[in-house]
Amino acid sequence: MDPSMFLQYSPPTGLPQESKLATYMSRSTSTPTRSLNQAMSNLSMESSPTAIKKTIITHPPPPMPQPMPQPPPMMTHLPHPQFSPGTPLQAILAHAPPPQMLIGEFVPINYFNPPPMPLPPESPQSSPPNPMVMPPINTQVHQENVGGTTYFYSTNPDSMNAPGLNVPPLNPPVGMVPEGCIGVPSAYASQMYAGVPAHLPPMPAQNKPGLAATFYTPETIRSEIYQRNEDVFLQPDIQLPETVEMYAELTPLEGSNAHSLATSYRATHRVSGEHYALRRLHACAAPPALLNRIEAWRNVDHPNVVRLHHCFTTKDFGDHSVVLVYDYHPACMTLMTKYLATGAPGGVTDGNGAFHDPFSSDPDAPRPYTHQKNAMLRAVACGALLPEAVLWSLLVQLTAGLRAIHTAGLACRSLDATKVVMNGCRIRIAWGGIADVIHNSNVDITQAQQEDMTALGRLALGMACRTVHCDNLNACMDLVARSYSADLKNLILYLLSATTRRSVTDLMPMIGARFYTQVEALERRADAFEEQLAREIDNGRLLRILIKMGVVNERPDRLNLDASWSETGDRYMLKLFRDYLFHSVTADGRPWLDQAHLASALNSLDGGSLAKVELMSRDEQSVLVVSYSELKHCLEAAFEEVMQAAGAAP
Ligand SMILES: Nc1ncnc2c1ncn2[C@@H]1O[C@H](COP(=O)(O)OP(=O)(O)OP(=O)(O)O)[C@@H](O)[C@H]1O
Repeated sequence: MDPSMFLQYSPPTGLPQESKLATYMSRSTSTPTRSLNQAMSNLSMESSPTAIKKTIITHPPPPMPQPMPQPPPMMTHLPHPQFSPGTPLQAILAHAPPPQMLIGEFVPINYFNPPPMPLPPESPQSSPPNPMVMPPINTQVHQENVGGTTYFYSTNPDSMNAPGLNVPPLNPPVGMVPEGCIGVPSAYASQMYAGVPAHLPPMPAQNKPGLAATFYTPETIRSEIYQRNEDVFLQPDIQLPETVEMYAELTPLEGSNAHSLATSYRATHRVSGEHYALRRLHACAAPPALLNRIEAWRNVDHPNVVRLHHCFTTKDFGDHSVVLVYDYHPACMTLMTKYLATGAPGGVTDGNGAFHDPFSSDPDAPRPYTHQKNAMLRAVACGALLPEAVLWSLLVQLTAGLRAIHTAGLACRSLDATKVVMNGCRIRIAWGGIADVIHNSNVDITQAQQEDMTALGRLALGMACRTVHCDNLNACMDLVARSYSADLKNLILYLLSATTRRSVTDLMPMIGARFYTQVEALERRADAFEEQLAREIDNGRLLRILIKMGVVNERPDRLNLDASWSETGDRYMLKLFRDYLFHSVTADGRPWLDQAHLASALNSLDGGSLAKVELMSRDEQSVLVVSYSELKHCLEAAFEEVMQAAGAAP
């Protein structure tokens, strides 16, 4: 570049009057004394040099002993050879230029490194802590006029080597590198999108949604989670008692058909605010032996069993009710609703959408063919039967839950499609312990466990045939034999063979390698969720930065009694950066929107990158060339000021 194009730095009064940049370069009256005092009190020899910066000054040597980099030949420098890192602050101030030349008054870029201030509780969380502390940056400012536009450069040849500028140290502190890892940890690790891990399968080309969409959670996961959230916003039923013991906001659970025996509710705990599923047993006397059994159920803590918390009796419903309190799992569906009820998704439906159960004994049930076998074949042909992998997944999870219950010396005694719930891919045995409360007589647990095995066999058979009418065992087994593997058929036969003594542990060899398939599927799902979690952490980090910018940019109030606060000093630069981020236009004046650019710029800001960005004033008269690292300091300092003002006594 032609050196003659560089102009000597002149005081800010040399700027065009209309340029807002003038306020940025000169803000002696607007700089709050508090900030200056605070800065001074926090200065140390390592962090103070900017306090005495002059225009176009090479500031005191960098804290790390290393050769001083040579400034570019065309730049004018006023070095301070007499200052060394050990020079006391007073000595530096004694040599400081006249007050009007203090660059701290003109250029607050990296004026000082604000000490970590504890945020008031209501403040948004700041960025995740950097692994290294951001030191002050020695700043030199140049201005350059190109074709009538004045460019202001904050150049700093030392800064690339300044410690803590997110540049990984050559010799990282012991313990920073995880054992077994070779290489240096990136200081940007907490500021950059890591990308999709290689172990996740690549997205099919035809489904590629464009780069912007890859920053956000895919629709499949999002809708699953939103569905659960929606469930939480169900409105409580005003007909019900306002509170029942420690629970309020009782909401009848979807699908609970009012009947005289039991009702299910979702309720909110009055102290913790957490949701629970309540099962009320109407007009039920609490048996004396109840507490022992309930205590045993409370100890059953398994991912495939809905956890029972406690049980109480109440007259709040106008009768003597027993209420059992369980974990609440949002957006649950029973197996009955999901796979077997009329209109269940994937069911065999006629032109009107009615579900055809080929085994239904209901004479009025719609039958496409007179012969039941034909109906069965039609069910197969329609693809109404569940894939075998789904059945094995159900069986693996159900046997796992049942195993936990039986090992605890308990029995379900109510295992059927209405008492198994699922959300996502997870199956859970629901309402455990209800049978113990209702049938309070002493039962033979061994016998009850055998009945559980038979119930599991009937449930498996019903799911395989997509019917609740399994009375015609031969026809059902025929369908299973036609449609599924011999292993599945044998497992169902084993479960239903009431003459032999069966145990859940005996099922394991029959499940065999399908167990590994189930584990593999779960691990893949966990991988996908972890990857989404990592993305959302990044998005949360960028949201915090956006919040800070939103709080600082163009505040209309008189912050610290300064009406022009948001238009001057650091804030002016942040305003220009906001314009650069969100209001860029193409050469022909159209808004230029590029989410990748936005994310990249925000990441650079969060990471305090040394990359430079050109910020143009709105009058297009001047361009400020500034590093993200400097912008980050401006943002932190300005946000800190707003926080202080917010916390100050009126
Ligand atoms: N722990 C739970 N968390 C959230 N929802 C649940 C839970 N347990 C069951 N549910 C849901 O509650 C609804 C009602 O369950 P419930 O067992 O009362 O069904 P039901 O068909 O009315 O049975 P019943 O006739 O025995 O009352 C179902 O949609 C079920 O998915």
